[in-house]
Amino acid sequence: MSKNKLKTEKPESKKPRSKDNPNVLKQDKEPEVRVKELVKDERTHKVMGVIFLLLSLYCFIAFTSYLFTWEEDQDKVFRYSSSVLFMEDVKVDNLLGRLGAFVSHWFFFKGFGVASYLFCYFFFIIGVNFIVGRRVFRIMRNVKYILFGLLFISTAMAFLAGSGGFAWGGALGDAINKWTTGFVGKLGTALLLLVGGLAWCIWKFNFDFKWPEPKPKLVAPPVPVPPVTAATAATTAAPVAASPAITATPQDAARKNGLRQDGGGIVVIPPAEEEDLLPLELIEKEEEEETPAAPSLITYVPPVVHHTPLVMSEESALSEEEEEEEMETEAADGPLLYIEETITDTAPGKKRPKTDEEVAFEIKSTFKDEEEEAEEIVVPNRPAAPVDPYDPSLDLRDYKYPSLDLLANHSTDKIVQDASELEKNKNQILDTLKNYDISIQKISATVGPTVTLYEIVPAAGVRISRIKNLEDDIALSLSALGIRIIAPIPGKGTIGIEVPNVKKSIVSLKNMLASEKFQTSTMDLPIAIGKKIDNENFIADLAKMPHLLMAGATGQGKSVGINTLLVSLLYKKHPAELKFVLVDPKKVELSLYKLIEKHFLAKLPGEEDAIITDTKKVVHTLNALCIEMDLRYDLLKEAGTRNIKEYNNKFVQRKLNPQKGHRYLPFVVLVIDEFADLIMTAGKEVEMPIARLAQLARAVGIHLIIATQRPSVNIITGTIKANFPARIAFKVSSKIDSRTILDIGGAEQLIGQGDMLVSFNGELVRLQCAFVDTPEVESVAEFIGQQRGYSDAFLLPEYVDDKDLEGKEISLADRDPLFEEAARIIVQNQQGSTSLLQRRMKLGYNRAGRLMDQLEAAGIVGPNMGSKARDVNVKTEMDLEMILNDLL
Ligand SMILES: Nc1ncnc2c1ncn2[C@@H]1O[C@H](COP(=O)(O)OP(=O)(O)OP(=O)(O)O)[C@@H](O)[C@H]1O
Repeated sequence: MSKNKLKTEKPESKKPRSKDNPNVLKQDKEPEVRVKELVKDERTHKVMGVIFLLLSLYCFIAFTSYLFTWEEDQDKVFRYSSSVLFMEDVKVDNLLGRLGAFVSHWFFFKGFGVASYLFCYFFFIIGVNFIVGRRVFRIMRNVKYILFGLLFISTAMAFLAGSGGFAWGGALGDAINKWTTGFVGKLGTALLLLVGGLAWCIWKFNFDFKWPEPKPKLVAPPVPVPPVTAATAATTAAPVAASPAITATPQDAARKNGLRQDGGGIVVIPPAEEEDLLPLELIEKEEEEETPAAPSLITYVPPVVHHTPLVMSEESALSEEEEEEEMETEAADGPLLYIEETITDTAPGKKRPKTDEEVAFEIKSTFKDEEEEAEEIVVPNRPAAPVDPYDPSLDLRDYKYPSLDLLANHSTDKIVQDASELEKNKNQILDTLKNYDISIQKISATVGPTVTLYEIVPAAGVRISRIKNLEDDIALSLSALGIRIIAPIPGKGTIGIEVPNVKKSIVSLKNMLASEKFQTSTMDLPIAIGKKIDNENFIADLAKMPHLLMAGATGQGKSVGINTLLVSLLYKKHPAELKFVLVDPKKVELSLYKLIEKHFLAKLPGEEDAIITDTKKVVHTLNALCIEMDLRYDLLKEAGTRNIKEYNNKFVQRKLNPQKGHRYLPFVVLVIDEFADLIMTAGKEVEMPIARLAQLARAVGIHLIIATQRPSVNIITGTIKANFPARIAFKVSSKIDSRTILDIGGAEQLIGQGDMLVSFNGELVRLQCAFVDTPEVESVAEFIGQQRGYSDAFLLPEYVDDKDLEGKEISLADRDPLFEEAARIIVQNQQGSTSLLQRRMKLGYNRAGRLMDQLEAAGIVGPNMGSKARDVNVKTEMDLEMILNDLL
């Protein structure tokens, strides 16, 4: 009692307290969540499976026992009806007792007779599906068969057994039988049953009613044959002529079926029934299934450049999983690093394999060389201590990557397969083709998120161009927009007809980012773009693309596409490794990323806003990026490396001296949301730097993503196009626009809402773009933004417009604010070089040149000597200070 009291009191006593407690809502919600979880729980499914299997077994035993005991038990069940279940003194013979007798009586006598066994089957398949955890049996299809079976078997049994005695057909069978016998007579009922039975068998087994005769299929290749000319016919027939069984060529078959001459191509017209029965092969692919071996277009893993010797890689295998820590471990042992230098230095000239002793000797000697060099450049007494590798993420060591919880699931991401829709479309396609005397061998369907691809293998001799020309007719017959015909599908030898699904599914970015392919990708700049028709995730490396051009009419998904790319990168990259330059003439599309300014954005020095919306500033920023590119090339040249990856590897291994202007180079991704607008307002001023960047910036880690609404030739000029091998087209308004962006039509037939064509390396793939909503982007940006960032955005080099400098005399009274700093650098290094100023002070060429002229006017450096550095007239810093004081 007291216990009970306590229990009832507890919630009551909590209630008033929880009223003003905000947690009360959570408490209310909790049970609901648990129920949901319980329903979803795998174990619940297994328990359900066991219950259904037992139910199936129970019915089976009860029914079978009923076959032998019905006479004895029927009486009692009749007499007591359902109360028999509770009358302990009533003895029944059914193996499963009173319940068994009662249930069997209901199913057999009052229901369906022997057809009741179908219920055992039904419970069985449900049980198996639950236990195995996937659709081993298709429920809906089986339900249809079972319903048909209940009607057919009960009627047939009632008809065959007649009335009286055992209830072979049950009450249902008897009733139907009675009605049909009255309506069409006994013979009519027999015929109806025969037709019903045969129809079901034909539907199920699709018998081949053809007369046995030598089949042309024996020679006809399984895939379409090119248009048969007299010459090819002769060559195919010749080698097989000896065997009578396989002499039937496609032409023979055609003759038998009725030969038609059609503009040179020979068309086989099979009997109409045969074509109608052509089965639709459904190609299903598990969504989660990863197909690393399948050569997707641009989803490849770049070779990892290891500049550390083999010995090191063993060590790195033991290291942490995180990339930066891996790098740390790889380079952890300073002296060993020199082994690689030895091998690379000596390898080219020497063909003879070296013995261990030789290698050992060389290692030693090189070690010494490097040591001497290092002493000159960086730290004295270095060789003894192992070098700590540089960790670029050190400044923001505690940076946390955003978690997937910040993103939402927009749908179950399960593709809806509607069997009747598939069948209907198949029939429409076949009918349309038949109307034009085009026959086909096989048809299969692959259901994607937005479209279904019907792949057809045409009969031998059908010209592909004829099917291609029927695009509009097929679209008309399917009364659907956005039909695209791919004839032939490259590398497959089939013809593809893409038909939009009635129910389209959204591809959530969350699921794409959670996929193993993305999680384990070792790409430099992995971007999750979308899903292919076969549900394979399309993840590409922006660094390999190396620039991306996007076009699409307004409202077709460009901005979502850009967000998808940016968010993918934010999920994979540390702020030290990546910077965005965001250009947003529309002012609102990219403003969300303002929050991550101090982590991921780059801007011009002195600018307030990192997201550039003003055209004038865009020109400056693009030119500043060009300067950054030139500076990076200088750095790469000095380091003797060919690309950013090699350079950064060397820098991390502390082989490059930061005193000489070397620094860790983050990737820079320039995103322009509306390019057409920029070209309209700034024209060549924008086009020239973009073209320069597109041509050269790849190796130094600067990549461009440019989107435009209007893909006309005056906006996407030849120069720009030539340097953007990767292009994405959302739905555009005309075929001409599609050609401008993709060099081929097709994008005008897309269905919008993220339906896209990606062209890369000359191949074209249709994708459904991954969807990420604005609130999701906001929460990711907020998550990053609230963490500790750098003191400012990444600063691009300063750019001074030529026009601003023009006409200005070199006057020391109007010195550049950086004059003194520049003078000190020149005197400290005793090198009168403009590029030294550029690198050390991150200046554009013009400003550095102007500074050098002012230094010359002040007598600090000598006159310009062409390609050689100027002489430095001031030898010590003391002298310099005196000059500078005089100038004040
Ligand atoms: N991948 C996608 N999946 C589902 N729906 C999408 C997808 N992409 C876009 N949409 C839908 O289309 C709408 C318009 O998309 P979005 O704003 O990206 O178009 P846009 O091409 O940038 O248009 P505009 O040029 O006018 O800015 C979105 O609000 C969304 O409802």
